[in-house]
Amino acid sequence: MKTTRCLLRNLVQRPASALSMTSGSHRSAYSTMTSKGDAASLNSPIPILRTLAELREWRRALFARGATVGFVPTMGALHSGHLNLVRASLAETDETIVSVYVNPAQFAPHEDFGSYPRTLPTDIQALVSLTTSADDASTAPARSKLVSAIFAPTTDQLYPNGIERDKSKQRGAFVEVAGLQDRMEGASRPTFFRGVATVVTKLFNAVQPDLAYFGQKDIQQAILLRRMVSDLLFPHPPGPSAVRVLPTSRAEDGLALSSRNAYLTPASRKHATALHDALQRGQDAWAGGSPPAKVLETARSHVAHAARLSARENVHIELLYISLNDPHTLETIWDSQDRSQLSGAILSGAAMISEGKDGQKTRLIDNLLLDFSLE
Ligand SMILES: Nc1ncnc2c1ncn2[C@@H]1O[C@H](COP(=O)(O)OP(=O)(O)OP(=O)(O)O)[C@@H](O)[C@H]1O
Ligand SMILES: CC(C)(CO)[C@@H](O)C(=O)[O-]
Ligand code: BAL
Repeated sequence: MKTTRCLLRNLVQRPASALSMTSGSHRSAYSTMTSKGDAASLNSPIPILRTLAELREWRRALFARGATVGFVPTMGALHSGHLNLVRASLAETDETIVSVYVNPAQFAPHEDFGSYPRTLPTDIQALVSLTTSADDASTAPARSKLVSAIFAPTTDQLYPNGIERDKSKQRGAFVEVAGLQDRMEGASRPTFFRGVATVVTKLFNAVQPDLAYFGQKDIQQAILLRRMVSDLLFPHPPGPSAVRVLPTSRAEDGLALSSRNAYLTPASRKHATALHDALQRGQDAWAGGSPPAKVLETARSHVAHAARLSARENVHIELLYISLNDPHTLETIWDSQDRSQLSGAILSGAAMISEGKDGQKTRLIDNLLLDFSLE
């Protein structure tokens, strides 16, 4: 009952065309805002916006009310790392919108765009379950505790003139963040950050959030997007500090939560902590005063050691990189650099892991902050 009141309060603040039919519980409510009957078939109490027109109508009503909007961009297959970002937005803003969109432009033609997990029905349930007990009358929060909308556009909405995944065939307007996009993840995924910066620009232009939420797990993405917002004078979110970056959520054994972990077999999952373990060893070396060369060597040699052990169980680990970078500029910190000249560092890495040489490969990424914190 309480959750129903919360839902109703949330819905009646929307424009008339967005009003939803509701009945006794979250699960039986649905929204007429959803295109083409999707909401009914998805049984979603949270409006699902499929088109830019729907999103803009939703946003206009919130501007009129002076409500603040928090935005959590995702590619779906939600896990508790994503949900932490959503919780932060619910706590900090009046209305929270989550996007679920697997962006073709950030996948190179050989990458896993086709097999990327797409789980919208369970994503909706995860977002609903975040909100259940928030509407206690005695402590009724001024802010909505229900996610206000999910933006799950089709590709024609975000790329009205089409999109090629092969960069050489792409035409039209794209966003690049020079100097920050070509190292670390960018060195092993050369088209990735252009795709990310471009789609996040579109999403920011469409949603016009007051605050946006990203995860430290993808630290280069977060730092690059802060720089993009600053350089391109984005009004929404209004400056780099409005791009919030939350700590990496981990499994008990330290593995960073990631949608792609769904690809791991039980055997490869057992060995998937190799990267995080290696970064921790590098962090320990740093804390002990080691120079960059030793920090890097410590982390790299741990991955090599873990790969030898996992190979005995037919699990293959291929290290893509271990890197030390300046936390502000992302400039590479070289082996011989003098630590006293550094204002902290990011120790990051990526590896591919698979069971059997021809088994499905899972990309693992992770990072740790050395003498530096993201505010
Ligand atoms: N473990 C995590 N902790 C904190 N934030 C996370 C975590 N995993 C993802 N995020 C953040 O959630 C947002 C959406 O990420 P995305 O949907 O790509 O999920 P993902 O788990 O990173 O998937 P992928 O397997 O593609 O890397 C990003 O800002 C990302 O940094
Ligand atoms: C920011 C993002 C949603 C853009 O597609 C994606 O790169 C992600 O989920 O980290
Ligand atoms: N979270 C990063 C999205 C990607 O790897 O495509």
